[in-house]
Amino acid sequence: MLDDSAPVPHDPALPQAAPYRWHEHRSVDTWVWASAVAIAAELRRDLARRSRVRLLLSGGTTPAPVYRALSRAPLDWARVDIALVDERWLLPDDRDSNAWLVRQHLLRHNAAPARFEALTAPGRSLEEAVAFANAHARQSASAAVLGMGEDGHTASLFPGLPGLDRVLASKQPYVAIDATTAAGARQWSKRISLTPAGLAYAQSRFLLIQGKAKREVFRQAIASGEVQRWPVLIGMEGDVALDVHWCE
Ligand SMILES: O=C1O[C@H](COP(=O)(O)O)[C@@H](O)[C@H](O)[C@H]1O
Repeated sequence: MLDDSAPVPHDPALPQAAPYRWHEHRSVDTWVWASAVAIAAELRRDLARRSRVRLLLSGGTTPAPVYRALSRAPLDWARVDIALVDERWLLPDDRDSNAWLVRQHLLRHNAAPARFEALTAPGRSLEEAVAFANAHARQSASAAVLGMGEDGHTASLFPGLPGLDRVLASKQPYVAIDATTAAGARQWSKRISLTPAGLAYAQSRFLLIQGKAKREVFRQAIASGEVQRWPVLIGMEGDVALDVHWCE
């Protein structure tokens, strides 16, 4: 895989203090391949020193081409456990579920032997699904791949959610989310989400975003620093820098 992008440490238009690295790519193709190369590098590094490694992935629409590129990475995928950053309350075979996105775009080619932990399953209640997620979550992950909506949400942490302060302060890696009041959650108001406590298990963090609107949202989030208004800021909590890959 080639990485012919020219990452810059920070976008000059953005404040410099936050613990993130801004990688601006000249085309969608370079964004795709550079993001996939960077994630694969984290997995490769950990595979060299551990028997199994863990990867946390977001859903939505944006990361699909990156996951397709990543599926070609020459890694020992049989030793990779893949889990979700968040899930809509949908069964894994629903095309709108985040599990479906991962299965469809990543679990193929070289990555087919990876072990995937869907959060939902037929007959599993929401409480059981959260318990399942938490039972698996307290182990180090090589990388977490985050997305961001134009409302500033990441995972299923939407701005203005009732009880968001409790979720942000939760010691549980995953919680159930009622996003009925969040327009950005669209028809999928019932969800399961990683919390900042869960994200703390990730040794590297990526935020994959595209388009001028999301660039502006990220800029506003950084300028504001208010995590309740801009939950994407959880990506910058703790000691781990957030690698933001952006293209127009
Ligand atoms: O609902 C969700 O949205 C975000 C952002 O998705 P995108 O379609 O704007 O890329 C995603 O990161 C999250 O996993 C998903 O549940």
